[in-house]
Amino acid sequence: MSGTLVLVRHGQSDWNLKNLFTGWRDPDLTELGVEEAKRGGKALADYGIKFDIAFTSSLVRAQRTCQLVLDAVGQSSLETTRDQALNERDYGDLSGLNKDDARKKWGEEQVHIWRRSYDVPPPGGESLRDTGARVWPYYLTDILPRVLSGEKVLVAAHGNSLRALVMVLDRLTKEEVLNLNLATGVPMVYKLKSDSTVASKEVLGDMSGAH
Ligand SMILES: O=C(O)[C@@H](CO)OP(=O)(O)O
Repeated sequence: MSGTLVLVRHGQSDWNLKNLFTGWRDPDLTELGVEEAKRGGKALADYGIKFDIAFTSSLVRAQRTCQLVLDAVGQSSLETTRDQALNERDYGDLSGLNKDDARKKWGEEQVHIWRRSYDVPPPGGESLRDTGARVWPYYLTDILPRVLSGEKVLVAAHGNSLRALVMVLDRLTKEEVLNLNLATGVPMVYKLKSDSTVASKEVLGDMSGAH
């Protein structure tokens, strides 16, 4: 058995609430988002984990979530690395548009393909594969070695940067990843084997409402 990797998607952001495509734009958490991050942190505190290092993106909604989780587990000053490799997928020309308006303009099916497919990028933006092309190398060089050395590692990031990681960890196909949605503030606790495959996965909360 090797170390532990905990993935948590940031709590609800102001633009999640307003139903806007966000990507690399940088809105803060809503009050509910703060509550969700605290709840995720409480679940991890109850689980009894103490982290060795935390990783987050260059965007404030993930950074605040990371800090709220660390506060909840009593590790407010833990070493935290921020890197834009963990940022949300770049939504390109869709950034700032309302998701329902986009469905009216381009159709439900097309918008779902842009949001959840593996390799179809939104106009001017990144597909999940493009997002993975920066998330996966960063995971291999900066995150995985820490886990394999037996450490407990927190990653607080975004819906699609984490979908790219979960796709690899859970060995999902391009078709299966279409239906993968991650809930805000719900920690996923992976224990990895020394060959870097998954020994166990526990979800500390309810993923069923994710969309
Ligand atoms: O707008 C975004 O950046 C993301 C995450 O909130 O949206 P979606 O769930 O549509 O990929």
